[in-house]
Amino acid sequence: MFNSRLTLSDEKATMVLNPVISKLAGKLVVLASASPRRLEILRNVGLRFEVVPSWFKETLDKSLFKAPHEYAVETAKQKALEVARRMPIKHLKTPDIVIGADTIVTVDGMILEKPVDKHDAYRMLSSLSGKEHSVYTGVAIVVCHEKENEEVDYQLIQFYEETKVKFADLSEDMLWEYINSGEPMDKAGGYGIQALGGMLVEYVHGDFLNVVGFPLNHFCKQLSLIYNHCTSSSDQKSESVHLSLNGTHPTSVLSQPTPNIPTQSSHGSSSIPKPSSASSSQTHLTHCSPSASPGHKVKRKGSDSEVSQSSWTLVNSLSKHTDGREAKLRDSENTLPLISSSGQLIEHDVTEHEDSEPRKEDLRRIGELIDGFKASKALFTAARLRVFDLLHRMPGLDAAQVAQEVKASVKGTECLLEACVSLGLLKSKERTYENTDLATSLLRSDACFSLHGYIQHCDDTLWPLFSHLESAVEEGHSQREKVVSNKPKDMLKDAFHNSQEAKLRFMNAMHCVAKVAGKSVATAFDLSRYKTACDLGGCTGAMACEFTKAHPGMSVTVFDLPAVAELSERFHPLHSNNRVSFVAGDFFQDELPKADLYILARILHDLTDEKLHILLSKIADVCKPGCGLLLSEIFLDEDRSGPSRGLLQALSMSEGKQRSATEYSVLLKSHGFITAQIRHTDNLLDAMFCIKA
Ligand SMILES: C[S@@+](CC[C@H](N)C(=O)[O-])C[C@H]1O[C@@H](n2cnc3c(N)ncnc32)[C@H](O)[C@@H]1O
Repeated sequence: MFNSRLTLSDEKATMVLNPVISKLAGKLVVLASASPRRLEILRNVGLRFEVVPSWFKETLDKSLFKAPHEYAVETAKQKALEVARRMPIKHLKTPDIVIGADTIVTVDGMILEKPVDKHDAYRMLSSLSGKEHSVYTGVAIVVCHEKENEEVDYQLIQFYEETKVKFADLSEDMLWEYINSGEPMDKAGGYGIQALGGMLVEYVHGDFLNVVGFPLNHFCKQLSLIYNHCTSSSDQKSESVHLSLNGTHPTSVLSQPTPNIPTQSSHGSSSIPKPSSASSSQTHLTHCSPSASPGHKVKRKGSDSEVSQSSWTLVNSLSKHTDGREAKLRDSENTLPLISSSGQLIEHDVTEHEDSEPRKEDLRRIGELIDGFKASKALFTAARLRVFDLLHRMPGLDAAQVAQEVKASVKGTECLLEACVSLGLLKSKERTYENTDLATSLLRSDACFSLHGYIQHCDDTLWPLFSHLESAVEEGHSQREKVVSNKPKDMLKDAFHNSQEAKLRFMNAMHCVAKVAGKSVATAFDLSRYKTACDLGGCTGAMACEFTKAHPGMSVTVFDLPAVAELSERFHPLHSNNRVSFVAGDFFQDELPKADLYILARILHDLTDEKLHILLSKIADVCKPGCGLLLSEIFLDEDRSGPSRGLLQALSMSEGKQRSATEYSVLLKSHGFITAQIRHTDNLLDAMFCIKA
């Protein structure tokens, strides 16, 4: 979560190896790809970056491209540009650099991408058997410069790398065994050279990492060209073409002093250099630089004002075809600037977001975000003063009467009550107040589905943590030690190092959420075959109770730390149930109770991968084949763009991390648990049901 700025994990070592990487320190570097292999390659060299998978649909018409690498480069470019364009609008931040990449495999004139199913994988792999093929990765680096007037200059550097790979003759058995391993499915050409697929390969000519998914060496050279004032790229066998938006001349004038995009001698030609078939690792480079003619203005669609052309100068030789066709490279969802075959700007409505009158819904949204903290604190204060309890008992009080009851000033109370009305928490009639339905069902402290305890926890613990958010982001760790008197490291345990009152408050917070979300989780799957369950870290037993209600034949053992188990009695009257029992223990150290279904609700997100593996392997050890594992967490969207609830929670976590359903699935699979079903419940927690293989 704190990885969004590029820093060096081992600054010294990395600087020695690649001085250019240090130039990126402090910059917001974004990888427009979710490929775990690309992530790993870049992380391994010490880069820290944010991953924002592109929404660009990879549906470009391959027949429009003269050579396969053009297709890969164009796809990489569109991926990177889509993210560069979306981030300032959707994420409200402008990246410094966006990296897009696309890997394809070509054999016998065919482009092979990722197989859609096993038969497709078979088709691909059998076409590769016994032959040499090429792997191309197209890479696009979009460098964004935010100018003083908040316009953004975009510079595009794109290149590709080719590696030749020869497969051994593959027997049918071998092919199917490999396909049935599941490995081919998310990989270009249907194989992963870094894993089982490596066994199919006779030789590799060229950059191995290019086959894995990212040509690291070529990428570093490009970075060095951008940031290190290199004047020559004579080692590049490519011909560089510069086109300006108005189709006139290539430019050597940079509108921004940094980074230094080297300009090469330009031919103003649109011909595309053909890769030499003799070379196993071709490198081709196209640079662009902004502001072909500094005074040139482009009129924005739907507006009278003009913007400087340099704000969206894109130069792209590879999208321009020699036969005069216009490159049909625009995804229908994108409104990216495109260049016609004559070099004219075809469409340019991205700038509408830059200068025109702000849209009402944008202003409303920003207003809500800016005021969000005030609304939260008004709710917390009214809950703390027990305003909702009071108005439940005595509806129709005026501000002075409420003030007297809650022992507060009349003026302050009146402001608070009015604010609560505006937030839909209270209703007012002739200057008297009563609860809305929402307050009655969720905010009263004695309501069946009360969130009062959780609100208190937010006010006492999370609010102070968030007031240190800037330091947390700067330093890369939670500021928990600043807001609790002792200095515990473990978020799960720190509440228990404090007073009994603090422990109970924490348990009450967990209890509230478990009661509200428990039924949705307990009824998400057919669990009728399971008679005994164990809720690991089950706290007050509220979730366990929901499971027994939903499954009449089931009994549940709640396993939690002794300090929690001993206090859980306090909550028993609320969920008294003789099918729920408590066992005290530490799930990292003690033997786990036997059961045929294990429940892990809101446990794994708080654990680092290392601790998570320790816990999962302990569970796997006691699980027989067919045993169930029910995981309940907030599942992040696969592209990590939401839900905000999960991502905002991550900002105050001390260790652990929020994960997507797929990430959890992969972790569980490594311990033999196969994901059977996933439910996004529309309640506070999602759920995943796995079975021990
Ligand atoms: C975030 S709460 C979740 C509670 C409950 N599962 C729910 O969803 O409502 C985490 C729980 O894990 C328990 N816990 C933390 N570390 C533990 C450990 N090492 N062994 C057993 N329980 C632990 C805590 O006491 C706490 O009750």
